[in-house]
Amino acid sequence: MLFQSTEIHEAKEIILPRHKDERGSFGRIFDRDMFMDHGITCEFIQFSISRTKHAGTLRGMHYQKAPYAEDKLVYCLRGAIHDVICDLRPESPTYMKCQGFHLSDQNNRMIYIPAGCAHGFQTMEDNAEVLYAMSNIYSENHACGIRFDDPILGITWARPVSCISAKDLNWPPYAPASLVD
Ligand SMILES: Cc1cn([C@H]2C[C@H](O)[C@@H](COP(=O)(O)OP(=O)(O)O[C@H]3O[C@@H](C)C(=O)[C@@H](O)[C@H]3O)O2)c(=O)[nH]c1=O
Repeated sequence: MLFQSTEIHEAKEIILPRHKDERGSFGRIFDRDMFMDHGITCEFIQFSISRTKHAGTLRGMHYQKAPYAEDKLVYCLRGAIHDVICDLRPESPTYMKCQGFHLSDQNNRMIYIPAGCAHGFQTMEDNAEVLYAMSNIYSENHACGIRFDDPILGITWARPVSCISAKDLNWPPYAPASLVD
């Protein structure tokens, strides 16, 4: 497992090993001790899968407010996605910075997203499947979001958005911490 730093403080792009033979392959996607050695000390308590029918669909940008803020691992099991994280931690040296990653069922990459960052993705192929691990329980009342095209984030998406939930279209404009207080 190779843990690479990203442009977002404490977020990691993790390159997963894959042992190949004539049958196919085997590869570890989580190793508690190696994660701890690289500063990922949270306990992952929920695992979820999303399946998305069509390429161009966008989910995000999502995060949960305290006390339900969650660390996440994101791994593309099938197809390909353009994955994006945005740092919403006012105390972070990379506050308000966003970064995109290409994740696919071929490139053996997983993203670690620290609590306090927003996350979203756009599918690049039909029938994409995404596996998550979360360090906190889902709390509908603490689930928050930012519009994928909020100008304050300035995210460049890979293609036009073909499908998005009403919830994701209705997130209010994001107010940075400096404007809220
Ligand atoms: C996220 C989540 C949703 N749900 C339910 C709520 C709802 O009825 C249904 C679909 O929820 P959503 O519309 O929020 O699903 P979705 O838009 O796919 O939400 C996901 O988006 C990506 C970008 C993330 O980062 C994830 O953490 C998660 O927020 O599933 C859970 O029961 N547990 C969960 O952890």
